[in-house]
Amino acid sequence: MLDLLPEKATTCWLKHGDGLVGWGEAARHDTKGGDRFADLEAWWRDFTAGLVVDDEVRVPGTGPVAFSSLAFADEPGNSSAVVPRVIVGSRNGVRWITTIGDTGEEPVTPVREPGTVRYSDGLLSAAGYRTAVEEAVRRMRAGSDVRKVVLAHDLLATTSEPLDPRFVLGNLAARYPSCWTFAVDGVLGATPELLLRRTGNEVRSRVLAGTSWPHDEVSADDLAGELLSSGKNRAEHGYAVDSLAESLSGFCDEMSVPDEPTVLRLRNVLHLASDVHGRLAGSEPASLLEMLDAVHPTAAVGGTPTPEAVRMISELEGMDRGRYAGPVGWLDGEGNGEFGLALRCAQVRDSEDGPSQVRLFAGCGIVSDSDPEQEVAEAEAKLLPVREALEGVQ
Ligand SMILES: C=C(O[C@@H]1C=C(C(=O)O)C=C[C@H]1O)C(=O)O
Repeated sequence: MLDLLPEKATTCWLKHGDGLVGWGEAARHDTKGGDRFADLEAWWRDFTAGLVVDDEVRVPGTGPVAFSSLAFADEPGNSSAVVPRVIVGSRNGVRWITTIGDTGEEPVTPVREPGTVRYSDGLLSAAGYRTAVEEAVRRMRAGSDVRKVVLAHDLLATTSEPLDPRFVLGNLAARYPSCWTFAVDGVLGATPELLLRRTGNEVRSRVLAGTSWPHDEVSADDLAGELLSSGKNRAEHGYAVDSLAESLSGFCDEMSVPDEPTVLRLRNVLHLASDVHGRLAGSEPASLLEMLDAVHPTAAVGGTPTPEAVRMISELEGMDRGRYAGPVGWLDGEGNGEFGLALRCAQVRDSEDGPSQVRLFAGCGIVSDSDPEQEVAEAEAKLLPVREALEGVQ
């Protein structure tokens, strides 16, 4: 789909070919800090209240849509929402185009390749990451209150030619069709983890935690079996599900949380997965941004207990995560929307011509019996989707 759209079609949310692609900027809002969710909410209400909307399709994602990417942390980090001038949507065989104001014409140009890709250490190298994991394990074994902490590191990629995001997005969508391929305000990736989807008064989440990856020619079935019976991975998963379910339950009058996780198989990794479903309570249920504010960060990207884990992350990583591991997605004027966690992703530094610089991130949940070497290998496996998409691996 992307290669049939203009070069400026760099805003998207796609899974199995369905979703939204946008370009141009009819409006944007930048914010930061602990009130970023509430601030975006107030701006979006205000913005949509002033619009005259002619919507003939009326399904989630028609009418005005804001794409948003929020910082992981309260401090530092910038968050933003962008309303494209043109949005092409597709949902269960229904297709539509939404335009806001004067749209102009964007020529469709062929997708450009990024040339050769060179890698260098980011702010936290793989060796530094290993040290951070060792320290987290040491503290947990010495009786820290933190029972799980998600630590990450970054990697810099430099492309010899200016990066055409459609190249990376097209590759990610083709190779990871069961993930949500996203691009919002320079952050792009393919995430397997749905933080929250709101459709009317239904809310859903796909919680992931507990990971294995192909190695030593072990079959995919054996890897899945090992993952399901691994006490360490089940514990990591349990913390993530509990944190989401606890913070979401206050908004729901009905909720279903599976007793047992299933295994989500991707080409680079396998994850323990739990699909949580809830029905929102009351005649005027909470907004999606309000719920996101309450659930973020779950123990899939933060840890348990949350405040202590978040403090440990900033101490041991010592880098700004930016929007990595923050919520990313879209919302419409009726309150529907989908937000994933910005994982398997990269932040692109814009360049008109010449090399582009891209910052990739990956992290892992650490518990007291984590093996630092294994966690480094797991993070490398999680970096593969974006690396291979930059390199054009088919
Ligand atoms: C933190 C990441 O992934 C998260 C951590 C996981 C784990 O530790 O097993 C699994 C899926 C995600 O919830 C990442 O991809 O960077």
